[in-house]
Amino acid sequence: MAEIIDGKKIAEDVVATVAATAKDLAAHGVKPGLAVVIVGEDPASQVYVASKSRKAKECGFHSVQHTLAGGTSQADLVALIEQLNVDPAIHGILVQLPLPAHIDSGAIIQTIEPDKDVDGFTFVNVGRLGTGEVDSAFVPCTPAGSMLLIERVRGRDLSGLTAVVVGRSNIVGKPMANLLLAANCTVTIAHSRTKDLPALCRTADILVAAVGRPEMVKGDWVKQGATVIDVGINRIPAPEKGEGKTRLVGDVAFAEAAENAGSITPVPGGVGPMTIAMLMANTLVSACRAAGVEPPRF
Ligand SMILES: Nc1nc2c(c(=O)[nH]1)N[C@@H](CN(C=O)c1ccc(C(=O)N[C@@H](CCC(=O)O)C(=O)O)cc1)CN2
Repeated sequence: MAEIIDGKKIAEDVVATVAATAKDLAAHGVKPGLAVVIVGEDPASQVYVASKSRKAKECGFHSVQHTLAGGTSQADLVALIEQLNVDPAIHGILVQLPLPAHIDSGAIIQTIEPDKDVDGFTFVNVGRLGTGEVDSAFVPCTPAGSMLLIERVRGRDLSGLTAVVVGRSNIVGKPMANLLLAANCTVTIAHSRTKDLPALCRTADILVAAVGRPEMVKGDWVKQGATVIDVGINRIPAPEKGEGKTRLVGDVAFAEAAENAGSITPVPGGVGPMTIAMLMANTLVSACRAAGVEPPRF
């Protein structure tokens, strides 16, 4: 039976380090500042944003939340970001995704000052990561957190190991593949057009599932002893819990996969909590850079 990788606990460790370093930064006259921007009333986004603002306060940050109406114009959103870009009290800016359909998300993201882009989505940070400048990049929080979980079970150097990342999104799949490559893994990105996906997955020492399809990765897709990182967060009907009830599942059929895996992340309690912890870590790093202080290594 696989080792269950406790993302909740590891996230708490990260947050504790962030909070302790934030306290030390006060001696340099710097308080890390995080601005979280949400547009509209998507219920899941509201939960995530509230959780980010709460965690930032727990870390001792200056935490600001901008809640904008769903009908906010692109120009007004750009104006807010430009204001935050030059606000010296703000070290990290995050625009919660998805944005309403009338807003051009790509353009909004590129408005963020790269040195405050704690989501790691701007071209500058994508480019830094893509060219192996991992230490100077802000790395997107979900892959950064997933990588930390992998390091806890496999160490920092993944030389000789084979990884398959299922999913090619800009937010998870591509940066995840770059991080694994930077750790010397041999990496394949698989997607909807990949032929014989089960066979490819069976070659992976490290298997990352980030497709957004409930329990798509089956137990017999998992190589004996592999590390399985499940990035999926899917809410599915759970009639066994009562009418209209739902439950969360990942992109991996957990019970089956755990029979073959050496280690595996659960959903909930795996990658999800790491996403918010790494946002705190990135904001702290940004504040350390502003203060000329060496940030901790997570
Ligand atoms: N600007 C961004 N937008 C979005 C990001 C992001 O990294 N930056 N990621 C996702 C959502 N997300 C954070 O924003 C996020 C998703 C899930 C969790 C989490 O802790 N999940 C829990 C389960 C929560 C539940 O019960 O629903 C878990 O997996 O244990 C945190 C953050 C999209 N948008």
